[in-house]
Amino acid sequence: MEATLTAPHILQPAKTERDFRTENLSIFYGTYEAVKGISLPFPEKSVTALIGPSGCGKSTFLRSLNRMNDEISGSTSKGSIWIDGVDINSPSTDVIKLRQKIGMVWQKPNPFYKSIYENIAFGPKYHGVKGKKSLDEIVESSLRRAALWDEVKDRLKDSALALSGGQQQRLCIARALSVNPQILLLDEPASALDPVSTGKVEELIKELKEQLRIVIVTHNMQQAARISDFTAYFYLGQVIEYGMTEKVFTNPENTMTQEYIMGRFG
Ligand SMILES: Nc1ncnc2c1ncn2[C@@H]1O[C@H](COP(=O)(O)OP(=O)(O)OP(=O)(O)O)[C@@H](O)[C@H]1O
Repeated sequence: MEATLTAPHILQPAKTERDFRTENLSIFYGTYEAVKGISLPFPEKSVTALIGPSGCGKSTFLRSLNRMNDEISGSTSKGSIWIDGVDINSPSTDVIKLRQKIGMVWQKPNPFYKSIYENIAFGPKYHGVKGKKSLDEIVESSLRRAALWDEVKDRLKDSALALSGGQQQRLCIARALSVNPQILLLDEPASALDPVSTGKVEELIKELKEQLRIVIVTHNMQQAARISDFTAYFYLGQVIEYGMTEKVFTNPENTMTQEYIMGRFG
């Protein structure tokens, strides 16, 4: 498709101690630049949706926010990711602690081959929580926050793999919540789920944003419009439009954003 790219919208939000934002972030696979100098803010108590056609760098960008992309051989990055006044993209960052602060849930539910209880208790135990009472409390509160407690409270010792796909995904969200993150990164968390489970995950996201920041990659435009406060439209590794979701969806500035949202390409 013939397309004229406008200059990427480089945002320079006010810098505060509580900031979570990227600044001129580029990610490479070898010499290929998959993400090109993106500066995006992620405001508190909000959901930011990353949308755009396949291969435009959404997942790469998302994974870089808690340095998961570092695990891919040949991947390197340039630029900064600021959180609480610290650039977590620096080599000295303790990535284990970082991933406690910034949790991630993947497209396909990936519970451990363990009981429901152990799936949730694993992270807190790893980070030093001891004692059955403390762990019981964390398991219950995490499952409650993920709106799964009532469905599983009588079968905590059962294998997590016995749960339905939608329940497994909420379990994975509960697992991420168990270490009390400030930010949740969600990579198409409902794309493998039926409509009822999708609705539950969306409700959950709306509730969770009162407590933390959420960044979500989604191909589902209705979903992005329903649950997000801000939307970034990615194209060929750049953000070509960013703004309040309502504005991006009803009155986008870039014709490419409009065409994509209306399903005319991508
Ligand atoms: N592990 C990898 N090694 C090399 N190139 C990669 C790797 N992962 C992604 N890429 C390339 O980086 C670019 C961005 O991919 P990415 O998966 O981030 O896009 P995306 O927008 O999330 O796509 P989709 O919507 O299809 O999931 C693509 O050209 C892809 O081929």
